[in-house]
Amino acid sequence: MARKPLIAGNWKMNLNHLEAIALVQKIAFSLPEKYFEKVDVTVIPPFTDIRSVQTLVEGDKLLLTYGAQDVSAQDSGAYTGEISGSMLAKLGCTFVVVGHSERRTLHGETDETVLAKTKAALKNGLTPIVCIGEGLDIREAGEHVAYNVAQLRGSLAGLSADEISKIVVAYEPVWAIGTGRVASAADAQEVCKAVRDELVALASAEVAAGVRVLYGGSVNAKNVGELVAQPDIDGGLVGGASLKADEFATLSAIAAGGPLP
Ligand SMILES: O=C[C@H](O)COP(=O)(O)O
Repeated sequence: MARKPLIAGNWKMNLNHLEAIALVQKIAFSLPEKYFEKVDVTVIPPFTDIRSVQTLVEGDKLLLTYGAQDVSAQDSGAYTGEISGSMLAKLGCTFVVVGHSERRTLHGETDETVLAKTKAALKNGLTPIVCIGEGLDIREAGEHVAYNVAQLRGSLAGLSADEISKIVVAYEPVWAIGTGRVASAADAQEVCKAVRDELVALASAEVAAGVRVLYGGSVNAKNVGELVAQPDIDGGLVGGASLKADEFATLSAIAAGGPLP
């Protein structure tokens, strides 16, 4: 099954609402309609910028989508600081990142937390981008495939095949995030293939063939072409390079198969 590539720009804790508007405008200006037939492009701003991005995307009928960086596992109530799936859905979000390694490491999120957030996203019609990825010690010990498969299993435990068909998986080796040290295309492919094989076991071959598996970790316009050329890599979860309009537009165009904007 042909999978349309997805380029997701995770802005992390950067930009104010004016900068957000300027960035989205520049990306949209650089990527005319024809690109969106071949690649899905989404921006993932901080919560505080989502409304501004929504106004722009809806007002100008832009073809790019947007999402959020996290979601509460809870529906509503006394959860100070949390943002629910229904709140994000009402803001027009398409995607939500769950289990990013920065959430797992800095906020103690476990596979159980990630599973609960994945369910909350699905319940509200959002597409969760479920992140997994090993640290350098695991990679150097040669245990990265088993580690990622176990993290995937834990993060999707008990989901139905239909639910699994509605997720995106992002493989982000922690040692490659924000370091400029990208995984080789072959190393990234090895884990993304193992992810897809595990999706066959968790759901079915048909479902696994349709789920988009992204690579993340120092993706830029120079390396994205080789990464998305791998049979099991369907796009990128992009951090630093998503804050630069020209570079993000260029790498999205490369994922679309060109031409360069
Ligand atoms: O969510 C994005 C990833 O953490 C990758 O970040 P990066 O492209 O800055 O390495």
